[in-house]
Amino acid sequence: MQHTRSPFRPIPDICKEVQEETRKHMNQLTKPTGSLGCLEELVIRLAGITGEKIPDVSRKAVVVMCGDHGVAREGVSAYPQEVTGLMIHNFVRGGAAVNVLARQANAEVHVVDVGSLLAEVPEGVINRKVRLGTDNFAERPAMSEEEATEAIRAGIEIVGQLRQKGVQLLAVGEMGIGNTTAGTAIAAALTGQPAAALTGTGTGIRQEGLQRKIRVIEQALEKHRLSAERPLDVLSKVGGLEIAGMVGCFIGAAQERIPAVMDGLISTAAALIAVKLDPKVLPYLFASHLSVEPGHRVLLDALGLEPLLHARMRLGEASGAALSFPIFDAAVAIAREMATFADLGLPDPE
Ligand SMILES: Cc1cc2ncn([C@H]3O[C@H](COP(=O)(O)O)[C@@H](O)[C@H]3O)c2cc1C
Ligand SMILES: O=C(O)c1cccnc1
Repeated sequence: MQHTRSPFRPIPDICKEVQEETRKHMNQLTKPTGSLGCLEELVIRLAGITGEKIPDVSRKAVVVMCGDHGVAREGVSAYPQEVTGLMIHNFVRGGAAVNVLARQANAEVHVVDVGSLLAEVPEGVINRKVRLGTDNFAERPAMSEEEATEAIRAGIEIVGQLRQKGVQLLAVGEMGIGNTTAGTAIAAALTGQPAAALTGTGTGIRQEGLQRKIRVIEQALEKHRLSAERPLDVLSKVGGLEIAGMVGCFIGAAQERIPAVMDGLISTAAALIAVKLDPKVLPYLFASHLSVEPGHRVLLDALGLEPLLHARMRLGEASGAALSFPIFDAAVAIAREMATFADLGLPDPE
C-alpha cells in the first residue's frame, strides 16, 4: 500500500498514560463500569488529546468555511448560488442556525471566506479567499492542487491562531451551495461505493434533480480518474475551497492537540481526506451527529467513528457539531464532579 507522507507539520501522539488514568478514574465513580457509554468514551479520548486527567474544553469555537461551487451550474441544488454569499452575511450578523446553536453552547463563531463569489468580503469575515469559486467539475478540475493546498494552509493557520487565543474544542463546518455534490463525489472516490448509494437530496432537490446529481457525480468520477490513494488529487478535482479549508482545520487541530468535532456529510468528507493525508489526524476527530445524507454513514464507517446524535439533521454550517457541544461539557462534568466508591467507603470494582 502506498503511504502518503504529509507535507505539513508533524502531529503529536495522544497521551496514552493520561488516557489510562482517566479510564481508571471513570471506573472508580459511583456507577456500574461503562454505564455512561459515550460520555465515558468522550472524556477518556479528550484526556488523551489534552494530556489532562480531567480535560478542560470550556473554551469552544466553531469555524464555518465558505466557498462557491462551479458544479452548482449543473442544477444539483434546490437553491441558487447567491445563497452562499447571503448566508455569509447572515453568519456575521448572528442570524443563522449555527449562530443560535453556538450561543446556546457558549461557543464563538468564526466565518472564513476561502472562495465565495462575493466580490467584497463582509466585515467580520476572515478573508482567506483563494479564488472566486471553483470551476465546474463536470467539465474540468474544480481547482489546481496548489489552490487546494493554499486553502488547506488557510485552515491550518486559522486553527493555530485560535489555539493562541486559548480555544480548547473546535467544531468544523461549511457553507457552499452545491457542496453536497462535491462531498458525495469525494465520498464515492475515497470509499469506492457507487454514487447512487451515496447521493442524497441535499437542500431538497426532487427526483429528477437527484438523478441528474447522481449522473454528474458518476461522470466526474470517470472523467477525472480519481483514486483513494491520491486524496489531494480527489480534493482538487471534485472538492471545494471550503472543503479544502476544513481539511486544513482538521490537520491544524491535530497539530495543536485540539479535539475537532465533525459535522455532516461535507465536513466528514474533509475529515476523511485529512486522515488520508495524515492518519495521525484520526485520534483527534469526534463525530457529532448522523446526517440524513446517505453518504455520511459510509464516511463515518470509513473513519470507524460513531455519531453522538441521531437528530435527522441535514443542514451543514457545523450546526450538528455545535449541537453536540453540551455533551462534551456533560462528559467532563461527570469526570470532575461524581463521587467515587471510595467516597462511599466501598472498595473499587477493579
Ligand atoms: C438557506 C440555506 C442555508 C444553509 N446552511 C447550510 N446549507 C447547506 O446547504 C448547502 C448544500 O446543499 P446543496 O448541495 O443541495 O446545495 C451547503 O451550503 C450547506 O452548508 C444551507 C443551504 C441553504 C439553502
Ligand atoms: O450533511 C450535511 O452536512 C448537509 C446536508 C445537506 C445540506 N448541507 C449539508
